Amino acid sequence: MQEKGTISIHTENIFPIIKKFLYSDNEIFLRELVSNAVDATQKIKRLASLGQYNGELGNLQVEVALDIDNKTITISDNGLGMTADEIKKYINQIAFSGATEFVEKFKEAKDANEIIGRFGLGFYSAFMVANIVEINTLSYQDGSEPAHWTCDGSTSFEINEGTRTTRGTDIILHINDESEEFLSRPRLQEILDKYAKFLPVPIKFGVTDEQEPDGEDEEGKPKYKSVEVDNIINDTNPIWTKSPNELKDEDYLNFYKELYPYSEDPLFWIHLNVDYPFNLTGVLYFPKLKNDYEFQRNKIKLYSRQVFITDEVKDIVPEFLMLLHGVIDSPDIPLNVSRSFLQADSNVKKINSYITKKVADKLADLFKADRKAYEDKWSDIGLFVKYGFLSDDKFYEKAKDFVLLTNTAKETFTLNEYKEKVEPAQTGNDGQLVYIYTNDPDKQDAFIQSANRKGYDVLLMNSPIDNHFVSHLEQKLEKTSMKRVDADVADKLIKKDDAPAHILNDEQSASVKTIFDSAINKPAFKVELESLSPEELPVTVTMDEFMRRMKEMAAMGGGGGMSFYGQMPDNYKVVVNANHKLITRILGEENADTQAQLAKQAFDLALLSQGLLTGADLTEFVNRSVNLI
Ligand SMILES: Nc1ncnc2c1ncn2[C@@H]1O[C@H](COP(=O)(O)OP(=O)(O)OP(=O)(O)O)[C@@H](O)[C@H]1O
Repeated sequence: MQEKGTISIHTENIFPIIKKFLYSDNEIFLRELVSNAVDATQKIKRLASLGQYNGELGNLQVEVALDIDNKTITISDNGLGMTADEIKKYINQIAFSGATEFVEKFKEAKDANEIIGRFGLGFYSAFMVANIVEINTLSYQDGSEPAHWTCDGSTSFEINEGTRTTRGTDIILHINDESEEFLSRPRLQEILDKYAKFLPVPIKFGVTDEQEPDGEDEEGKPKYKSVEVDNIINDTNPIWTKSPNELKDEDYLNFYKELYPYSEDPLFWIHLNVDYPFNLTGVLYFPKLKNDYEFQRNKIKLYSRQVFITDEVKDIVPEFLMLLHGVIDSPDIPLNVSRSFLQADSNVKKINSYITKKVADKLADLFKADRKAYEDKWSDIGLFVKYGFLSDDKFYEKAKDFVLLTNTAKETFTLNEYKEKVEPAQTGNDGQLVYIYTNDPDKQDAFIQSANRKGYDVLLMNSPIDNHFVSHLEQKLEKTSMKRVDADVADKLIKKDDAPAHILNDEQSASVKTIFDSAINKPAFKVELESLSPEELPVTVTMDEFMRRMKEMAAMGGGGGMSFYGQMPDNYKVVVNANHKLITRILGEENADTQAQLAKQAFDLALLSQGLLTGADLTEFVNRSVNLI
């Protein structure tokens, strides 16, 4: 048997093209060839189980061998092998269905994955790193002859009689000069660890030493000898392929450690397992969050039938769960197509909502089963829950029962519980329920204390996501508005009819306003007299809730009309408490200078309590205070 021929594709020199386009991630040649070997092994197993193959299966494993002297890498299997005809059919006619398409489309392809999977070029990725590729194979079929194929990367090949005496295939790569980096054990080990660590058939890569008991020494202590054993680089049965009831917590934790060796234990995990309408297995872990969120993204690894594909799972996993860790394995995700295609794929959409639902159900279970434990984890999971609550309506529907609000006394409530708690005291005479919150309890302490004195509760909304969370709550909750505690003086946060009587007459009020206006003398600060309780501060500086939020949105880059708010100067209201005795004293003061000094002092104290007094104003305040004492 000897035959020469031309690989049937519609362009002369396809390999230079493949090489050029695929160069950047050429390490995937090993993934492709090892996966082919695994497929061939699983096929012979299946044939045997179907009774279509009656020979010995033998020790089914794939071997990767490195020969540095001869500059070869060989991938061997004892799978089903190929006849010469099959080589012609499967190898020579490159992706016979897709060849024309390939030639037309290769220009658009952006990375190797895209080309290889789309056009069934797995085998040909070998030419990214080899200048000559040989196949030595013997088919399982009765009476088959061994076949040998070589190709030098041009479009011509040669088939002749092979030398293999046992069923299976060797793929021998003669590594080219530019790819000598792959003639290194550590490098190959690294690639195998990345792509082949959980393949379902044992992958042998060289040998390793193991200690074996070897009788006892003279003192009766056990002796060990070192023996050479196959270095099997993979775990053929990773936990996601098992059923959850076979597994203990320890198994999940060990697997987590295996994936992320230096991480703290995860908070909990979700075992995914579905086979209709799409096939998906996996384990997702909720990590303990560190502050560096960016660093923790892209921690979910995507597999297809236990072959590692990528750790970019955007689109498959909902955005708000991108901080989760773990593994997803699905043969139903189109792995090698462009991003826009992935977003439109109906399986991907279904998988996305399945994951959302599973996560929501798991959180609901945890909440119901052990509220205390759930609350303890809230500082870590709160971010996920709030993010999902904001970004995904389906998740919101479930999460509204287990999203927690925390107040300044560190008590936690569900949305319903909180409503019940504050409804009596915090409903205005307009029927609006007002939730009061702080985003900085230290800075806003004076306001919080005033609100508490009025019997109002103050929510803690001081995590980075809370800004959005607050506006979302307001949209979702009926007849409820959210006000930051410093949006107004406590007496005015909620519309009530219980304003204390005003003790100043019109003329006195006008002169108080004039004194403060000229003492402050800043256009951004508008003085208003209010009749507050005498225990409230004489002067309070507030910024309107609406205005503040608009400015915050503009600062975060909200487009359109937002930039208008961004350009507005900061506008503060200076509330002078007409009922405070200091104001009476200022009015009674004869010396205009002292009046101005006292007014300025009271105003500065208000600024100071909110951290708004800085620079020259602060220095002036300190100097004035020294003079006053
Ligand atoms: N080690 C092997 N043993 C038996 N048959 C093989 C082996 N390697 C390749 N083949 C045959 O050659 C065909 C082409 O392989 P190739 O890797 O190019 O594409 P594929 O595996 O079908 O698709 P993919 O692009 O997803 O890898 C395979 O479908 C298989 O029939």
